[in-house]
Amino acid sequence: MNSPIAIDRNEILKRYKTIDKYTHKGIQGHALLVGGSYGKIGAMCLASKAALKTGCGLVTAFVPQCGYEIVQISIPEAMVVTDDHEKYISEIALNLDVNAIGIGPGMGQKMATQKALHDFLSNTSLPLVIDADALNILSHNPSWVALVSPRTILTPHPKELERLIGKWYTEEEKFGKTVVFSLVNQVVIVMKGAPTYIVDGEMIYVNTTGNAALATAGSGDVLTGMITSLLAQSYRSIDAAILGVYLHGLTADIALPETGYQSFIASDIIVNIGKAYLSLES
Ligand SMILES: NC(=O)C1=CN([C@@H]2O[C@H](COP(=O)(O)OP(=O)(O)OC[C@H]3O[C@@H](n4cnc5c(N)ncnc54)[C@H](O)[C@@H]3O)[C@@H](O)[C@H]2O)[C@@H](O)CC1
Ligand SMILES: Nc1ncnc2c1ncn2[C@@H]1O[C@H](COP(=O)(O)OP(=O)(O)O)[C@@H](O)[C@H]1O
Ligand SMILES: [Mg+2]
Repeated sequence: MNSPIAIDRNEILKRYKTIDKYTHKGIQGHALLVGGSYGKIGAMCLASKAALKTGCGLVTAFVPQCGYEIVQISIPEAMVVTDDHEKYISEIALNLDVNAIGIGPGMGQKMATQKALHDFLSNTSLPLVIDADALNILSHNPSWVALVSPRTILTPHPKELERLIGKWYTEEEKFGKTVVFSLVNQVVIVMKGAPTYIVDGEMIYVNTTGNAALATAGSGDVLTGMITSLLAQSYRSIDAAILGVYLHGLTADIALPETGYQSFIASDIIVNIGKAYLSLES
């Protein structure tokens, strides 16, 4: 295994793009977030708001009908399109011009949702982030991984990774299996944890930001929104993954003196994205 490259400020400044003075929302990128189910619409609110706060020009959330008012009221800046089903996603049918898609937060794994994911993957080649229940559905249906377009980003936490690649008994075996999965399927894998590693074939990166405050509900949903936003802003997959993970961790480092570990919640990540960006400019 190659020794990992540390994702530090220097690595970030090689990739970070400042905002063009003459940009506008029409060219700043349109991110689509797909997910949510009854009782887990909050995951989509977090991902959608995080996408907006990471800088894309437009965000649309695709949720089951029960999520319509929740998302519209909690994030007025986001647009909402609903599935035909009340409580879960049953068909991802939408006719929108978007630049990147993040799928999975709070989505559940109903059979109809599984079929919807299959049909969606068969029909999209847009830059994509696959997280949470969308990863779990792939683990249940391993042959569907072949439908995933090259350069797609997968963001498993350790349990999701295990469901995807199988059990490992040593760290070396874990990385070996993840590298093979990345090479065979041509995907970028964000191995979330403490620390987070990013695997792009044989290239392995290790993040240097973040702390235990991030061990809180929804922090991964926020990361999905952030990386999807960066993809929508035309960052390459590997750069979106690296920059997203770094900024996400940095928010917790910035907030910690005020919140402590215990009271930090996923919404505090979103609140501090601005300060994380500003620290790159100074
Ligand atoms: N407010 C909301 O609507 C929320 C919705 N969520 C959604 O709930 C669904 C289920 O996600 P979960 O991740 O909770 O369920 P999972 O069953 O995928 O994962 C939970 C289990 O994974 C293991 N695990 C997680 N992180 C680990 C780590 N760093 N090290 C070792 N083991 C670890 C633990 O054993 C834990 O019990 C997803 O769709 C997710 O997006 C969650 O993100 C929580 C917040
Ligand atoms: N102890 C920790 N130190 C640093 N980062 C952590 C720690 N615990 C969790 N994280 C980060 O928080 C996020 C958790 O993601 P995930 O488990 O998908 O949360 P959720 O599904 O609740 O949104 C990941 O980015 C992970 O790296
Ligand atoms: Mg998660």
